[in-house]
Amino acid sequence: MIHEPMKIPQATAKRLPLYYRFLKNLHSAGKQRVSSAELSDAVKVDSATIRRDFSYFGALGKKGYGYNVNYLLSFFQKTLDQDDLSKVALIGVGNLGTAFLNYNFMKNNNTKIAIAFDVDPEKVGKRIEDVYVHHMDEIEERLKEENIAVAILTVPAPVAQPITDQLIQADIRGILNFTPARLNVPSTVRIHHIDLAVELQSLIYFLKNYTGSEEEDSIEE
Ligand SMILES: NC(=O)c1ccc[n+]([C@@H]2O[C@H](COP(=O)([O-])OP(=O)(O)OC[C@H]3O[C@@H](n4cnc5c(N)ncnc54)[C@H](O)[C@@H]3O)[C@@H](O)[C@H]2O)c1
Repeated sequence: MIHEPMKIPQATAKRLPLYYRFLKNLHSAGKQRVSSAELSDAVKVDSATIRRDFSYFGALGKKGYGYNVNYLLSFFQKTLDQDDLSKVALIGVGNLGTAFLNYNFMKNNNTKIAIAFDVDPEKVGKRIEDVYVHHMDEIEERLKEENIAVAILTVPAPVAQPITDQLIQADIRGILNFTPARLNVPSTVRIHHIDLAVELQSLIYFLKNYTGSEEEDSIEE
């Protein structure tokens, strides 16, 4: 989670986890410094963008030296709240939801699906990868009890809006929406849509219309 007081552009904020993951790998490999060209090559973001991004958080690379890995890492740890485990709820334990439960987010960062919800009696009351599946009737009570503010939505599109309304009642602040539904939420709630069909279409569009190594993908705003 990004701390409120520091205002950095949204496109930069979205790239932070990407930088963070790569820097953690460098740190584990015992590297002390990294150049923007090396970073650029690894995360596939052009080096001018990297330099601009890093300037927002006061990391000014020195010519011929690059960036100090430890400094950047501790900055990212603080900024992304990586010291705290970010607990997330999963709504809809179907094909996609089950895949997310089986995927161990902890490998890359401290985000963890802590609780799941469904309405299917076959799924409610079961545990998948240690995560208990509760009935939707309990959602408001459970989310408040566990102090969970982020939800991943993997339910059929037609029920996405009513479930979103329930999530808002439960004081959710962020939703990662995998359904194709476009959701109405108050301005206090942030939604990130991940629509694989749209991403694929846009990739194909870029392949058809641009040549060479055009920068950017879904990470850029
Ligand atoms: N499967 C994929 O590869 C994929 C890819 C991209 C997007 N999506 C989207 O993700 C969503 C889920 O896809 P899926 O393939 O996992 O579907 P699915 O049918 O396998 O799973 C949906 C789950 O939601 C549960 N559900 C239904 N109504 C509910 C309600 N009111 N409250 C709580 N849970 C409820 C169902 O019981 C089921 O477990 C869909 O909107 C789909 O379009 C899926």
